[in-house]
Parts: sequence; structure tokens; C-alpha cells
Amino acid sequence: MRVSIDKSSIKGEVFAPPSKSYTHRAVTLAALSKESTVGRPLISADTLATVRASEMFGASVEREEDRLIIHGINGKPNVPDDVIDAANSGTTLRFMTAVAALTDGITVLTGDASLRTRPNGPLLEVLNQLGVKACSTRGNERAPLVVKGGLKGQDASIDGSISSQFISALLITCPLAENSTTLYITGKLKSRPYVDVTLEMLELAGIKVHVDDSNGTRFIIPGKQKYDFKDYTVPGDFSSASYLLAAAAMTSESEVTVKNLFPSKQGDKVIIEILRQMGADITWDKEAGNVTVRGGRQLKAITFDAGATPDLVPTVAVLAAVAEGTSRIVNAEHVRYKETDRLRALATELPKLGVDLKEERDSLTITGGKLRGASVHGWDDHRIVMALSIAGIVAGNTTVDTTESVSISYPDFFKDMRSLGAKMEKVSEELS
Ligand SMILES: O=C(O)C1=C[C@@H](OP(=O)(O)O)[C@@H](O)[C@H](O)C1
Ligand SMILES: C=C(OP(=O)(O)O)C(=O)O
Repeated sequence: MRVSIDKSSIKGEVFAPPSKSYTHRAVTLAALSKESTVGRPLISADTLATVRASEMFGASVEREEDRLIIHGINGKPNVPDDVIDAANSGTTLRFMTAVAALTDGITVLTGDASLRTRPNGPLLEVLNQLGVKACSTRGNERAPLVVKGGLKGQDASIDGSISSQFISALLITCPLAENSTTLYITGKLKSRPYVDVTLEMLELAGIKVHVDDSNGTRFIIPGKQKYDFKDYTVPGDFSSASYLLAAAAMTSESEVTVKNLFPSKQGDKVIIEILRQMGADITWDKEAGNVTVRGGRQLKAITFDAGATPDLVPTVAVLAAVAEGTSRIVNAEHVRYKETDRLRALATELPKLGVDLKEERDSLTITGGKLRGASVHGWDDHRIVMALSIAGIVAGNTTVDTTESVSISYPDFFKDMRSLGAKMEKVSEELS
């Protein structure tokens, strides 16, 4: 679907949508427990993929007003009676590939065209070290994947430089293995805050994991543990909030408060520091959970290391496009393995809006200036669509296509932006 966007300032208050990452974990841990409720879950295409997969492993999930009631499988997943389709969700595919290792049969997992291009090699390799038979049908480490259960647990090492989801997936399932596992991380662990979110949730479920960062990183995971995840309420999502906060910072006369943003292990809370560093007028009332941004200040260029927080790259790239000076987004190679190659996508679309940008293997160099309206492509990637959309309220006279992809993480993005006064109107339905 194409949306047309005109110059706008935005004013008002919006609740941050629930966190996608916390919702995935809450549903997965609840499914491995006996009985749990998950309050204020994000209901989006990605998290529904995790719900469906959990049900295929034998859990039952009922939706009651603003919570999910989950009857879990108490650590023993059934062999699914059909292929598990993770759709567009990398988190679902990785987590459920590891859950499949706990069954006493064979599970096939697939995804949409985008997900079937994303790498899973390190996860497959380490599962085979841990007593599982795991492979990809095409022999290219990409979904469709086939997993024959038999997770034993032992010492193993895994490359952490491609995706932290492989590590989170193992932290979730190895506690249920026969034996203990020590997981040694090789390479530079990227997206570490997401592992910290996993560890936080495991502790809530009564699962013990010892983290040793003294000489490199290793996780010591005792086996034969039991999940006891209880009632949980999902916090607000800083990655989704980043678009609202950045939009306000880039447009004069804007004043926006995003609510439901409390101190969190989410790495993407750093968007507040980034905006402050760029000179934005931003305040965070941590007790009330309110972040307020007032627009109108000239933003200044920054250097942003994307190693820990890859999902902020589209937001920061657009901020850099209007900032005074030259910004660098570095340590970003793993941002190429998301729904799209996001460095490539941004390097293709932002110049159409008049942005001076240079793409290198693991970085973008962006010199800020005046944006001009253009017709840009969203690459069927929710984060590219939302970043280009907020660029559109600065540039004016802009259209963005494939906007239905916001259903992945922030289904109400356009509704919320319009409620704040953004001029964003649906133009057409693409023939898909
Ligand atoms: O564990 C998670 O919830 C996520 C981890 C990150 O992926 P990588 O660890 O592959 O960088 C991030 O990009 C994704 O949106 C969510
Ligand atoms: C890459 C993302 O999620 P996933 O890896 O779960 O597809 C994302 O939300 O940007």
C-alpha cells in the first residue's frame, strides 16, 4: 500500500506500543511453562507467528481483552503436525528452531521469501554439537530448516557476530536439556542487549544461567531445569517509539510525549541519548514513563555505533539526513541480515530524498542537508517504511510504498502519526 506524506509538525501524546522482543520471549517462556498470563502483549504479525508456533508445539493460547492466557507444555514440546511457518519473523524462526530440538521427532520450519534469505548457520552448527540433527533443506543455512530433536547439552561454541537471536534461542532451550551446557561465544557478540532481555526473562521464569564475561563471554546453563513463568506485563517498545521521537525532533513546532517508556534493558532506549547528543530538546520522566520531545532545534551530526542496537539504524540514518554536518553509522554489517539489507535499502532510498550518503561494507556516512520530496520504496521492511515516512514529514510531497509492512511490529504506526497531526494518507493498494 502506498502512503502520501506532506510536511507536518506533530503534537500530542501517544502510548508506545508493547515491546516486540519482550512479547516473543513472554509467549515462548509461557509456552514452556504450565500456566501463565501475558498482559499488554504486542499483537502484530511477528508475535502472532510465535503464538502459532507455540500452539503447534502443543501450547494453547487464549486472548482475553488485553492479555493472553497460555497453557504451556511444561518443557516437553510435541512434534508439530505440520510445517511451522515463522512468516517474516527472524526471532520466531530462531527461537522455535531451538524449541524443536526438545522434541522426540522431526520439525520443519520455514518463513516468507525474506526470512528464507536470512542466515542461520551458527545456530544449526551448535545444535548439531548438542546432540540435535539440524540442517537446511537447500544446504545454504537458510530456511526451510529440518530439526530432529535430541538436545543433550554439553560444552559448545557459537559465533556471536551475526545474530544474538541464536544465543537467546539456546539460552531458552538448553536449561531443559539432559546435561548442562557451557556456551562459549566466539567473534564479537552483536546486539548484546537482546541477550540481556532474554536473561532477565529467564530469571523471571525461575531459570538459572551463569554469565561469565571475565575472558570473552560464556554462558553456563545447568540442565534438567523447569520453567515457571508467571503473570507478566509487557513494557513499551523503544525501537517503535524511536520513530515518533525522531519525527518530533526533526520538525519545528512539534511537541510529542510518548508514554509507557520506563527504564528497561532494551538497548534501543539509547535513542534518548542519541537525540540529546544531537541537540534535541528531550526529557525523560522515568518514574512516569514519559519521554517528551520538542522540535525546532537544529540537530547536529553524530557517530553512531550500531553494534548493540541494529534496529535504530533506519531512525538514526534519517536523523543524520537532516543534521548539520557529517554523521557516521558504524559497526553495522549485521544490519544487512534483517528483513532486508537495510544498509543497501537506506543507501538506495535516502539519496532519492536528496540525501548525500556513502555506503561501505559495515557503515553509512551521511551529510545532512535539505530534503526534497520523492516517491520512495519501503522494501517491504517495517523499519525502512517507518523511517522513510518520518523523513516524508520533513521533505513533504513524498510517497512510500509497501507500508502494510508496519503490521510486523507497529500496526498502529500511521494511525498514531495521524493522531499527532502528521499528513499521511493512503494512496493506493499495490497489486501484490
Ligand atoms: O532478540 C530479539 O528480539 C531481536 C534481536 C535483534 O536481532 P539480531 O540479534 O539478529 O541483531 C533485532 O534486530 C531484532 O529486531 C529483535
Ligand atoms: C529484524 C527484526 O526482527 P526479526 O529479526 O525478529 O525479524 C526487526 O524487528 O527489525
